Amino acid sequence: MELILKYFPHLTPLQKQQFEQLQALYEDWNLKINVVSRKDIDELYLRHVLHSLGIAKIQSFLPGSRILDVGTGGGFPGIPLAILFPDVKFHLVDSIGKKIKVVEEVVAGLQLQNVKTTNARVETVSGQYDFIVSRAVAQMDTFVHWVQGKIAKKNLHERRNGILYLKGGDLSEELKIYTTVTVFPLSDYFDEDFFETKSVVHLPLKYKG
Ligand SMILES: C[S@@+](CC[C@H](N)C(=O)[O-])C[C@H]1O[C@@H](n2cnc3c(N)ncnc32)[C@H](O)[C@@H]1O
Repeated sequence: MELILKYFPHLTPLQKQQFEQLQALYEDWNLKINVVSRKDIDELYLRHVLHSLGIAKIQSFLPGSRILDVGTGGGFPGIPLAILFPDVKFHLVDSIGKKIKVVEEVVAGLQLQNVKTTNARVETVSGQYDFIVSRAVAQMDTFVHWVQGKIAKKNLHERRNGILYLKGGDLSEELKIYTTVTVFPLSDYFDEDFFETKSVVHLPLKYKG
């Protein structure tokens, strides 16, 4: 938890409490339905919570904006972001029902009012969003294919609407076809070794009505 406060020192008492609750909620739910590996449970705040919040270092979401988390799994990056941005509407989608069940239990445990969940493949989900966030779900070309048509027409933020994807490793091959992509290394924001090879990738996407 100190790790979160080190990089996000201005949390409200409610946010601090919600971030603190995550450890017990995930430990408890992970015993019933395994969604996070044992190693990752021991390093939940580094590998899941702080990593998810890396997106917030790149983009602060404005109140009223709408964010889709594709393939949220146990709720990453969507849940930590929903705690940090209580006035932003988050839609967390996963095709595996037991993962969404854990997400729903964590959302209920935290009493988060700004999170909607759906158990479905994202290709079947309709709606329009300012940004689409994700981690460890698909290669960029497949992902773009899935989410085209889900981008809102109006840009509320200075940064153009589109994808904010948490990626690791060498991305040059995967991203070479995208001329408008920007890669933000998380090592510019976080000191821990874990972030040495991690980035947030922003890919603006056009509205397709
Ligand atoms: C490796 S897990 C990553 C989970 C989470 N984003 C994280 O980083 O901890 C990939 C998740 O994507 C989901 N997924 C894969 N393809 C999907 C699709 N087309 N629509 C919705 N969810 C999908 C899987 O069910 C799985 O839970």
